Amino acid sequence: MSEASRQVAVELGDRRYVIEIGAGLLDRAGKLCAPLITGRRAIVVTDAVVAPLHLDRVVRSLDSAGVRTDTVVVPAGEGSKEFGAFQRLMEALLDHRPDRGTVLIALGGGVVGDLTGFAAAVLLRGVDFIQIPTTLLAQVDSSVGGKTGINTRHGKNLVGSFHQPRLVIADITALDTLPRRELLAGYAEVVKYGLIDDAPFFAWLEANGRSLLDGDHAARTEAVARSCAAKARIVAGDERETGDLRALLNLGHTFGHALEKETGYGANLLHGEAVGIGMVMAFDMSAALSLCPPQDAARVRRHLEAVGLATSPRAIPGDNARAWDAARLIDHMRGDKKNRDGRITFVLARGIGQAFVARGTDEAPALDTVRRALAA
Ligand SMILES: NC(=O)c1ccc[n+]([C@@H]2O[C@H](COP(=O)([O-])OP(=O)(O)OC[C@H]3O[C@@H](n4cnc5c(N)ncnc54)[C@H](O)[C@@H]3O)[C@@H](O)[C@H]2O)c1
Ligand SMILES: O=C(O)C(=O)C[C@@H](O)[C@H](O)[C@H](O)COP(=O)(O)O
Ligand SMILES: [Zn+2]
Repeated sequence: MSEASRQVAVELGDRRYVIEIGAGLLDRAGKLCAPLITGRRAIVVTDAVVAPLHLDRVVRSLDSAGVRTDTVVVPAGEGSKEFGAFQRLMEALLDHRPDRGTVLIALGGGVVGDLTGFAAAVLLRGVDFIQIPTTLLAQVDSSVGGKTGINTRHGKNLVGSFHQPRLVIADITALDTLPRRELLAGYAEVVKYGLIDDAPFFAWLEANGRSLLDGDHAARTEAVARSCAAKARIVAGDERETGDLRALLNLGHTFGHALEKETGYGANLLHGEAVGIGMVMAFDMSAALSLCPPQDAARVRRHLEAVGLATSPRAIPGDNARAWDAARLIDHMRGDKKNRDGRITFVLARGIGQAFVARGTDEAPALDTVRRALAA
C-alpha cells in the first residue's frame, strides 16, 4: 500500500466498518474484500461510464483473491435512481442466481452506490455490500453512512433504507479520470464539512481547494480523509437521523433537493452543484435572520465562486432557468424527509463551522432567500 494510505473507521458496534483511502487500491480490492466475502461470490454493479475505465482491474483483483465475480452495468446518471431502473437492476441481479452469501459491490459514483446499497438491502431480504466509490462526491460522502435509495416523482431519495456497507475502498487515483465538472460537484460536499463544524478545514480548503481540484493527490487524500472522518463521527452519533446531529449533513440540501426536483434530476444540475447553491442560500437565509455575520455568508459565496461552482439557480443552464417560481420551490421543500409537524426543517448557521438544525422556522424568510437567489 502506498505511504499516503489512510484508514477511517465508522464506529457502529458489531457493524463497525473501515474506509480505506489511498492510491492504487482498485488493484488491491480483492485482498481487501475477500475476508468479508465468506461465500466467495460477488456481483459488481457499475455504470456504463465507469465500466470501461475501472471495472477490469476490480474484477481481476477479486478473481485472483478467489472470489467468483459477476457484473451488472447500469446506465450512467441520476436516471438510474428511478423505480424502473431499480426494477431492472433487481431482475439482472436475480438472473445471476445470488444466494444470501453473495456480496454486492458498488463500483462508481453516488448513483451506483445509492442504487446498489438499496438493492443489497432488499435482495433476498438483505445481503452484504461493499462500496468502491469512484467520484469525489462518493468518496467523501455517499459511500459512507448507509443512506441508500432511489428518487420518485415526489422528490429525492424518498424510497430507501439505512443499510451500512461492510467496507469502503476509496482509490484516490480513480479520480484522475473524473471530468472537472463532476470533481467540482463533489467538492461542494467537501466544503459542507467545513461549514458544518470545522472552520479550520474551511480555511484549509480556501488555501488548498484549487490544487486539490487541479489533481494534487496529497491534497485529495487529505480532503477525503478529513471528510470521511467528519461523516463517520456524525453517523456513529446519530445513524438513523433520529436526533438533530445527522441532519446537519443536509446543510444546503433543503434548497438543493428542491432545485433538483424542479430541474427534473437531469444533466443541467448535478447533485453537488445543487448543494453548492443550496449552501449559499442557507447562509443567505441565516444572515438575513441576523443569525450569522453577513461576512461569513459572503465568504462562503466567494470561495465557491473562486473554484468555479455556481452560487445561484440563475446559473443553471437549460429552459428551466427561465421559468423559476419561488413559491413552487418552497412547496418542494414541504416534502423533505427532515420536516416535522408540517413545518419545513432548515439547516442554518451562526457562522462558518457553526451549522444547526432549525425546526419550526417560518417559511417567509426562506421565500425571501429564494427570491433574492433568483434575482442574483
Ligand atoms: N447516500 C448518501 O449519503 C449520499 C450522499 C451524497 C449524495 N448522494 C447521491 O449521490 C448521487 C450523486 O453522486 P455522484 O455525484 O457521484 O454522481 P454519479 O454517480 O452520477 O457520477 C457522476 C458521473 O461520473 C461518472 N464517473 C464516476 N466515476 C468516474 C470516474 N472515476 N471517472 C470518470 N467518470 C466517472 C459516472 O458515470 C457519472 O456519469 C446523487 O443521487 C445523490 O443524491 C447520496
Ligand atoms: O448522509 C447524510 O445523512 C446526508 O445527508 C448526506 C447528503 O449529502 C446526501 O445527499 C443524502 O443522500 C441526503 O439524504 P436525504 O435524507 O436528505 O435524502
Ligand atoms: Zn448530498
